Amino acid sequence: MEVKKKSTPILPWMRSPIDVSQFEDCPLNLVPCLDPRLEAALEKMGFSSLFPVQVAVWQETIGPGAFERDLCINSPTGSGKTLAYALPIVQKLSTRSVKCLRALVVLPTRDLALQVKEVFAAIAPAVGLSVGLAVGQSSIADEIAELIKRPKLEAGMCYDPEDMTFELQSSVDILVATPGRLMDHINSTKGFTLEHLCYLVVDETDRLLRESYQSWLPTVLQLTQSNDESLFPLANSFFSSTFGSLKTIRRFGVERGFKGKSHPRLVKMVLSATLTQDPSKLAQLNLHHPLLLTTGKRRYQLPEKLESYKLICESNLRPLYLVALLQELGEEKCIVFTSSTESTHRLCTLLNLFGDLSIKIKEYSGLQRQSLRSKALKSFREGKVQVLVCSDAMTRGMDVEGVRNVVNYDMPAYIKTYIHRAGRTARAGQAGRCFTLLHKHEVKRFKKMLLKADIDSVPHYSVPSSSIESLRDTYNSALGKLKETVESEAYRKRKTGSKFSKLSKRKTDHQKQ
Ligand SMILES: Nc1ncnc2c1ncn2[C@@H]1O[C@H](COP(=O)(O)OP(=O)(O)OP(=O)(O)O)[C@@H](O)[C@H]1O
Repeated sequence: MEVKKKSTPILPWMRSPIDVSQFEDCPLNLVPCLDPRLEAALEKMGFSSLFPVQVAVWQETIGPGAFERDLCINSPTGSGKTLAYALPIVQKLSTRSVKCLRALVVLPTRDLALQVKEVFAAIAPAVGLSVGLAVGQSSIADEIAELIKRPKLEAGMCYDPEDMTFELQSSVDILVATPGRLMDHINSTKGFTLEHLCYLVVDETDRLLRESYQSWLPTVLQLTQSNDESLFPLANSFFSSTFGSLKTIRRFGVERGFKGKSHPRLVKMVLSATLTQDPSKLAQLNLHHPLLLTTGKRRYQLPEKLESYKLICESNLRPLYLVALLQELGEEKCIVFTSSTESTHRLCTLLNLFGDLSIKIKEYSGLQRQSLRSKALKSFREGKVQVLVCSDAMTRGMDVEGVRNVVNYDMPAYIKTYIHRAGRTARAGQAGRCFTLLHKHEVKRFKKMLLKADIDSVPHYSVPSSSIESLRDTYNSALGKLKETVESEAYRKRKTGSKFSKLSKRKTDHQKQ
């Protein structure tokens, strides 16, 4: 028999982590040094204690030796990682009197950034701190107006934005951003500077490290390094050749030094439920004596109260099995994952053609305009929609209250995808179920994939064959309607496409004249 090799992390510091599962929930009034204003804000959010990962991170960040090392946090989906970093950062910044950008949190998507901003916004104002968002939700001009304080002018004076004698200041202490919009501000927003940055959080690290997004990470790291030539002799030449005219390099000695050194150290916190162990990927973060906090001995850990099932479908009848399953789940909020934006759209259209399912179903995918996507998410959060059919745009980080079920309509290709998808339910210690629909020939592959998370087997879930039979006629007529709908959508697309190309041709002709 083949002996399964346990993967041991190559990096030495990853081999002796702090085990978060050794910690317990801690009632707020027993959390050492917690600012009473923050305690009150947390109570207002309905929280009465800190979760284990939050206690473990608090211990490493507050009190003596605080933030001496950069932190890498690998803990299951829904375990409360957002507050684990938000709370210590806000508490640490609460004593600052001058407003400038001190903490930057980077997330891969706009909806995720919005969600995290809400968490900061619930606690930061209690200690006089403000939080900004840079995600491209509004126009860049509106965003700049939110982030940068214009100088107060005396009556009758006119402000010239080109006049550099005016000191532009940050309006926010903490910024939550997506990489693209962050780079826009770095490159072109006057007064936007990272020179005072103390904390950098890279949430959903493995996803952010996978995509370089205009080299946002090396840019941020470069801009937050001290420009002391003796410490970084090559920094300035590298900097000017790589980043051209950018001027926001960190000023020498602006803040109190770190452990006797005259330049401040930027503290980094990186987090994921599936943190990478790849040394070359982690090297990009330039971590300072990193400390790993992880839950239990397994590399991948699913939420404690998650139940996983497999549902074997007859080939070609997968939609029928899904409908029968959704009918069984009734009004419970459910997320259905497919393998692509196209199949998300097709499946959602098909489900809505099924006639009277008495469940409201909407689509959420990268194919949609952001406004439509956000609208669907809002309706789902509010419970006006019970089923959200999603592409993997929803897989990571999204936290929607009351999601009791996740369905993998298409089997995920990777264990990490399975973990993040399944993790949209069973959050914050709640119970939840994840169903994976499989054809017979996929069962072996599914089993092999789950073994990577040390899951030996998952039970079968079956829907009564009578339910499948009773849906056949409706299914056939829905399929017919789907064909018509797809054709008319394609026709509309072609029509708008040709209108658009005619318009742009006219425009170019006009420009030529
Ligand atoms: N101390 C707490 N008490 C009660 N609920 C909490 C507490 N901390 C966080 N939560 C809730 O737990 C849920 C999950 O938190 P969060 O989104 O931070 O998880 P996560 O670990 O970042 O998950 P993911 O890996 O999926 O991004 C949220 O709904 C949040 O409001």
